[in-house]
Amino acid sequence: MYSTAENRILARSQARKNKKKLQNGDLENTDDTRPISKKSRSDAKALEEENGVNLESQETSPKKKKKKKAKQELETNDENHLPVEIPEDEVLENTEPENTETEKKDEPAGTGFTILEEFRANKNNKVFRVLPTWLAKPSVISCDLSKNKVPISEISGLDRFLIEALKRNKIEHFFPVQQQVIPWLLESQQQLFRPCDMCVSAPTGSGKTLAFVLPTVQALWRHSVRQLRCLAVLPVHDLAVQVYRVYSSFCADTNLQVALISGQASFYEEQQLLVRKSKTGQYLTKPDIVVCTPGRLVDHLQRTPGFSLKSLRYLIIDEADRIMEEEHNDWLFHAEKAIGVSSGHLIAQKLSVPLEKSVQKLLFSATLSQDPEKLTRLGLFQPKLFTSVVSTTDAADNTKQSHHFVGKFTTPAELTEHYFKCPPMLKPLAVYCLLKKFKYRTTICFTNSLAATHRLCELLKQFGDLKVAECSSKISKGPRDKLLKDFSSGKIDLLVCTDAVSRGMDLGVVDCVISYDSPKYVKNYIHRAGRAARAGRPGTAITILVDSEMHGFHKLLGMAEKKNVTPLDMQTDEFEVYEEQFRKALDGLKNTVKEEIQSKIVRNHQARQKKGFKLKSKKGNVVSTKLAKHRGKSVTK
Ligand SMILES: Nc1ncnc2c1ncn2[C@@H]1O[C@H](COP(=O)(O)OP(=O)(O)OP(=O)(O)O)[C@@H](O)[C@H]1O
Repeated sequence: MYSTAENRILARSQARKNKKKLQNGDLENTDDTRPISKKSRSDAKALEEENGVNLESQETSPKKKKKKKAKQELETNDENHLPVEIPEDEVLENTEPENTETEKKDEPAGTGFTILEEFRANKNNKVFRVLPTWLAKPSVISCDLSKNKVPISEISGLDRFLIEALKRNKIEHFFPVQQQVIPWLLESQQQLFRPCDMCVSAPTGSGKTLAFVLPTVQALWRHSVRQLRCLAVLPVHDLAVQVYRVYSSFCADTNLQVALISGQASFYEEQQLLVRKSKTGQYLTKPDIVVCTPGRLVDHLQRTPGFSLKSLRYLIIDEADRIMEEEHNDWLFHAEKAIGVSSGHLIAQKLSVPLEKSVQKLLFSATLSQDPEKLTRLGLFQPKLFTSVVSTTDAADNTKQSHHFVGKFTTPAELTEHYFKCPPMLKPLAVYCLLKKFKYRTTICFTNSLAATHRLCELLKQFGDLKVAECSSKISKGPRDKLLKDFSSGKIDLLVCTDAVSRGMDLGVVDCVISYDSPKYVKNYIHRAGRAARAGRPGTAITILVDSEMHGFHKLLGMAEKKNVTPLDMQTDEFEVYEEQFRKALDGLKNTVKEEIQSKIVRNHQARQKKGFKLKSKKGNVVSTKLAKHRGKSVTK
């Protein structure tokens, strides 16, 4: 057996011999009957199979007949002294460079074999996903809020009361997303047929909330009937509260009613907000607009009599990608069932029948999923996409490349982004040094866990000159609301938190966002960083990285196609001045942790005692918890 390389050499030398013979005018020897050693025959055959090139003639096959004909033509060509090109190297060794022109010209007519078909190595072309047209060709929104503002008077179609409300809220200009989305929505309300659904992907803090609040309030106000016509769904309570406040503010001069159902109030209280009974015993809807979390919505759809979505006109899904990632009791299925999408709407969709009651879905996010499958699940009707790009060049590219979704992960143009490499032991000191060096007044510091949040907060408190607080899902709704309010009003310098408050929260002026632990996903990074540089104000995002995190972080940035994250101008030598303070703070933390462990032990002990007390038998025998554990429930008999 010969190796492939040897086969090639043998075949090549055979070809060369043939060439020489041809040059000597020995065309006859190029015939199939020419003496070829047994070995080279078998080698050539192997090569033939390998390359798909026929080196020997087989008279019986139709291929051979064709080849014979070609050979006859070859001979005729030779007789007529026509040059015949036989790029043998190309045929035998496809990895070699192509023959030069001169070589081809010098080649004599005829060789011992006929080329049936030129062999070309197929390059494996990269396969791109073909995006649906609406995703591939979006309307582009600028990320630069400070340069692209237009006075509110320039957007026509908004009612007087809304202009007044804007002025009351000190809003004089519209941001790019508002300039595009508000007129589009206002216009879609005028249409006779079912309006198209809308997806908006614009940077954090770019004013997406107002972009849907203003047109929906105007539409509901113009056709005033007390029915639930607008439903805004948000992933968590904190965000629902935020949107509820914006709706309430812009409905203040109207008779429109807004309700919040996010689990803050008791279920019964929320039911009272949603429905009332008429004198005839019929259920009547109380609010025109409901702001809710998905889980609570499903609860009310299932357990609140008279709560109906039959009159709904707008279904707003804010932070849409997050809502779609989490199933939330299959909320969309329940909502669509309550709306009654399955029958009437599909017919309307097919026949384009004017349908007053059709529901327009409006999706908003800073990191909207470009996964068509996920978006298909929403059953969007002829959707229109508005997305942001960093530069106009990106926008131009986007029109050319239909596989490339440019607006996926953009950050505000006013955001300055850095990373800082630091040994793990010095990370807390790095946070302190950052605040001191750059004199940030309001800072949010994100960690990856509840434990890290608590420890870091306690340690930084020990420095003594910072107003530090921690915020996580461990803190209940009431105190958390107060905490966030205090931070927004500047009563707290540094808020150490988990990703529970990374998305959508508008916490006033935030100078800097520090990622104490490297974010796990690119979306986390975008949302964390987006707590700063909101509404066109400047802000900074700094990610602290230990050596082992560097690669992962840069990979993350690569996924977001972010090239503007630079190393921070700070050295670990600068920490020296704070070393003594740091040592004391660490000692202080040790004591705090000891105290916490002690109090936890006491609490657990008390809880166990309480439990033991409850395990009193019917006969009045008190059984110790330890004993109870051993015996299980049967101890009480
Ligand atoms: N035209 C405007 N002029 C001035 N401030 C504005 C304007 N529009 C919105 N804002 C303010 O900008 C801030 C951010 O707005 P909003 O919360 O709607 O951003 P967002 O795009 O939803 O951000 P995120 O994606 O993080 O949720 C809010 O404080 C809001 O009051």
